[in-house]
Amino acid sequence: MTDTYPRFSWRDLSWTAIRDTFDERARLLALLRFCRPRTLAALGATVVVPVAAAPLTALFAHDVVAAMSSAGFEPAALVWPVAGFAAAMLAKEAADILSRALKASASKRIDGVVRSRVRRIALRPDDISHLEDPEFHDVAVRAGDQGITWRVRSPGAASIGQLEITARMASAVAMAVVLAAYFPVLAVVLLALSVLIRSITRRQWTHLEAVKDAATPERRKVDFWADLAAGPDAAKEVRLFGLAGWVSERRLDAHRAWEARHWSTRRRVLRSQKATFLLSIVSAGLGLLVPGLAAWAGELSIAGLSQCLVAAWGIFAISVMGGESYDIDYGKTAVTALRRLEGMAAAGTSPAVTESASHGPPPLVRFEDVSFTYPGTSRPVLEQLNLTIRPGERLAIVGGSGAGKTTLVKLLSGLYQPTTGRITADGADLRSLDAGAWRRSMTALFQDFVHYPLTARDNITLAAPEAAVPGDDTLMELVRAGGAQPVLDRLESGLDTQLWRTGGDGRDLSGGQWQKLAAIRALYAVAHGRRLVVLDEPTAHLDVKAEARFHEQVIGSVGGASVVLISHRLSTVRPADRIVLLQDGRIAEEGSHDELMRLGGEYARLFRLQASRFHSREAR
Ligand SMILES: Nc1ncnc2c1ncn2[C@@H]1O[C@H](COP(=O)(O)OP(=O)(O)OP(=O)(O)O)[C@@H](O)[C@H]1O
Repeated sequence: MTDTYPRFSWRDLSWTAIRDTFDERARLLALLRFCRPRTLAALGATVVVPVAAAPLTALFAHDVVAAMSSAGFEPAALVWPVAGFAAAMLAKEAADILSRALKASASKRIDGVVRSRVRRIALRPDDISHLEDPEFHDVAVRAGDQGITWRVRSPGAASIGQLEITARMASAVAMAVVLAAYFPVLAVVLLALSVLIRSITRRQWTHLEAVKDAATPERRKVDFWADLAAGPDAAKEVRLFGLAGWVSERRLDAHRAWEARHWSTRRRVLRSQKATFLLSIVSAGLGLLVPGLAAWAGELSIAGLSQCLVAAWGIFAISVMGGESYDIDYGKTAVTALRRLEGMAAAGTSPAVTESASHGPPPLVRFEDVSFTYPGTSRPVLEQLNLTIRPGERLAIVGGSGAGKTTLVKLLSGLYQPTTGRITADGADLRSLDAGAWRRSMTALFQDFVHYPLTARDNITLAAPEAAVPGDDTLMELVRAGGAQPVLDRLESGLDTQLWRTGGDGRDLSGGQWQKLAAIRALYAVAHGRRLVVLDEPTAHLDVKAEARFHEQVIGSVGGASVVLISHRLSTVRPADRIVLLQDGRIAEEGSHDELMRLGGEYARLFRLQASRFHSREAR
């Protein structure tokens, strides 16, 4: 990105440049189709009235002066011209006032439609790799941008701004027609100069916006530090470690870094106003001098002079860069981003669905030579992994931090696709299965599961959104089976208690209570046909005894479903049918607890280590 703003170039007047600008502007206007027809019709009327009123004011100005300067001046002769002039002015003002509310409503409507498109695009792909792609993130943020500056920077504002500038341009052309009745060449020259001044000014300030856009990564750092300072997530650590001042300084530093280039470009633009200043003087001078000298020479009546001056002023008004220009230049970035986003989404659509997942017994799942590298990284997390999950099996996956356990589960859930190799369910490649049907055949309890700000009932039943919500008795049976009765007993309104984290009338649960509730969510999913249950560190917030009970109750309640259990605590996985030890993305050891202990390898070493720590804690 260059630090100097792009100067005017004759290439800007090339056919291609003009056509591109027209295309871009037409796309902005086309967004108006998202408005309700009634709003659009009223908006159209409030735009047309001022355009028609502008030349009328020039014509009535002529008639007023003509009546006053006629030889046998009669005050009555002023009535119609003055009434016409006043009516034109009044209609224009009334339309302006009315249009403000209509424009605000139309703009909000367009923004709503665009934002819901962005959301749909973000949710459309079956996997989630695009959400971790910084480019996708930046484009999505820009497409739904609501403004970080003094103006709203949104597609709706851009579209309305384009409507305003189109109306202003039409009004300037109408004024040029009025002036052309006396001075056709002057009318064309004034119109051309005014458009040129406007386009130079626009270009200078547009570049400022491009500078700001290029600094989006810096902006993200500002947001990060601001969230850290004011948000609840880091509140405990920031206070405990006494980091408040330090965090504020980091935020300020990030803000200065983000603003630095923007401010230097802004100063440069302000120092470079000579050309537009000169052109404005020439333009205003011509508009005054040409009709003035003609009147001086007796070639133009005083009424004609009035008409020409009003018309010239009307043309000149287009050279002033109003607020709508910022709306267009800021908001069109959002529209361009939306188009890019749609392009990226189209390029990344899933392959055609050819098969449906079976809803019968648990599937036989195989990882066949699966390797996986996260997008944007170079180090493979899983390498040439071969693993079978047998129907109805309790399979435990253990391994150190970063071994790839959660990644394996994400691949199993279809949230990412293997980089090489394949995963099959009953012989069918997961890629060829209907992702929705596959997910309806499995459920997962992740370590970072979402605490939905909903009722306890909703937090359980959203695991099977396709099913009708059962009565309280059925739900409470599941709650008891999963060992969450004590959690529900403490809630004033039982299943109907609102679980808001920061809301006014709800209450929050402890980490362990949330985990118990989430376990019921998994049982509810199993009760609605899920045949493969993934439990990714589900007991991290529970003590050892509660953890043992959790497994007894939850895993004991899933019936014939297959279970994949991830845990750091090896005592937890001991009863599993098979235990797989992951190391550096590969299976290092595999077997039942007894087999692995007999093997005397890494699993046995870790198990003894954890057991000895537990016993020494118990002895204290
Ligand atoms: N979204 C991501 N983008 C890039 N790398 C990632 C991403 N998620 C995880 N990783 C990396 O992949 C590796 C495996 O992570 P994973 O979460 O699968 O490990 P894990 O075995 O579940 O660890 P833990 O027991 O600590 O939860 C780690 O090195 C991690 O940094």
